[in-house]
Amino acid sequence: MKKYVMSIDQGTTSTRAVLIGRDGQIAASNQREFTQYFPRSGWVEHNANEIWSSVLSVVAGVMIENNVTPAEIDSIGITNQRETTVIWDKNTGLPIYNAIVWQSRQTADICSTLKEQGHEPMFREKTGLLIDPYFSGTKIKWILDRVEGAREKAENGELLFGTIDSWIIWKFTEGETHVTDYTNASRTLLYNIHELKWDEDLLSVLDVPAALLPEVKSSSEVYGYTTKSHFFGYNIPIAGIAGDQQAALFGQTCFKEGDAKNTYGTGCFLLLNTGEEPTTSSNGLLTTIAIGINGKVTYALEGSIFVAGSAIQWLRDSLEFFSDSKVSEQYALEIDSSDGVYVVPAFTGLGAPYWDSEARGAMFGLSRGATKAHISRATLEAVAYQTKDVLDAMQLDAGIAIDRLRVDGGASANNFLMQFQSDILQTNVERPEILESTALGAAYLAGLATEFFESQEALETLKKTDSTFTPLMDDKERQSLYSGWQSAVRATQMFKADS
Ligand SMILES: Nc1ncnc2c1ncn2[C@@H]1O[C@H](COP(=O)(O)OP(=O)(O)O)[C@@H](O)[C@H]1O
Ligand SMILES: O=P(O)(O)OC[C@H](O)CO
Repeated sequence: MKKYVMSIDQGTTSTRAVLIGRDGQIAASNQREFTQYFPRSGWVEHNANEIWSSVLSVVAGVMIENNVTPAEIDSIGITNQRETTVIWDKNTGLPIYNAIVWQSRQTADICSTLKEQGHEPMFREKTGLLIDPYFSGTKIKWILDRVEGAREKAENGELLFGTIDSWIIWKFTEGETHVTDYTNASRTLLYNIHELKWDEDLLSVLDVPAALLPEVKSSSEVYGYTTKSHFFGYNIPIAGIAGDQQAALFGQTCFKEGDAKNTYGTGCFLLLNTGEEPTTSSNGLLTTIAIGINGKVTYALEGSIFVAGSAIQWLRDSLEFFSDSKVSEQYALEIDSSDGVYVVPAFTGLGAPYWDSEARGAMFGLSRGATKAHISRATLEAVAYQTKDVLDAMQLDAGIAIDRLRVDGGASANNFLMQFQSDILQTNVERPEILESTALGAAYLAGLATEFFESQEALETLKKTDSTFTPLMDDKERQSLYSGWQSAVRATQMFKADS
């Protein structure tokens, strides 16, 4: 009777419900984009209620359009854009402010003050992160400081904080369950990744009352059940949670120390499994929790690139170069090189390894002959260069050579980008048949908890590599192109946003 696990992948630009069968293949999916709000330069917000309606819409859509009944669904795995912060009223169920998105820079001032006060080493040591508007902690403070009456309500235990996983589960269980998992907690700037607990020192510096926080659970267990009103009369177990990048690492079956993957979505996130001991970065990377299952936590090193596929969306929607992101590949292939044009898409600052929240995007090397093709190609190349910046840092930190890179995510469908990536890294790039590793990972996590899937090891046989891209570019050309990129980044960093 139970034929599928349903993955709900709540990403930055869209929400997907994906049905995955016992063979580990995608049986059906449904996707919906939702509104992005840009209230000021560098700010990005979502409407948390719109996110919730998008979840209900894709859940209904995938079942109705494919004649699947709730009785056929074994369990639900939730995976989500990480760090994005929602605070809602426990009694009314209403968010007290828009969801502040991970990319948003509105807490840059709070971060500068914390750094000036000398708090960064403590945050680094306890959380594996650094002080940057990217993470949830300063976003919580910002909302509590600015929304009238919020701090008092928070102190009285009337408000709840959650990353998107917590918000969706709270809604599905109609207020019964307020939880998150290790992977999401490790992105809040409030969670001690060594002692596995919310950290009182960090809460105190950021002025966050503990009453707001969800209970932190493993990534694979039954947390609660959907209520009948939200699931066509059925109580389905919600049995897996992971931040989308960690879910992709799991979905790519990067179970062993030294396994790495890069996901090309809105941003790019390169994660390297570093095993049971956390590795500290000296090169601008983050230490984070890769997964927590059966009482065992695995760590990862992460390089977070804020803008990747969203730069292609910018070409599509703001510059109106094409109406489908796919066409960027045709433009790139129309020419043999970008002729010295570089695009540095620092729209919301630069993430790893630069961590420059004041930088903004720039274009260099334009001549009168520059066309849409040059700008499109240079934008795709920028995604590959940013990945090289991160991979170089990772190899230095981990002291190992990464000799193959597994890729996934929407923009990894772009063959030009994948070939250029392989050329610039001089490394094989392996792309699986299913690019939605995130959805796959969350489904595996839920299905392992309910024994729908047999074992973690058995999952490896369900996964197939579709294409491998091998380096073709000569070394001199590679070095010269990359050194142009490094100059472009240096020049970009000299121009600061007026915050
Ligand atoms: N063929 C393509 N070439 C380049 N970029 C693409 C292509 N297809 C999708 N994208 C980009 O990938 C992103 C969507 O990927 P997805 O994995 O769904 O992202 P997210 O989970 O962050 O919403 C969009 O930013 C889109 O512009
Ligand atoms: O939703 P995505 O795929 O853009 O991923 C966003 C990341 O989780 C942000 O840390």
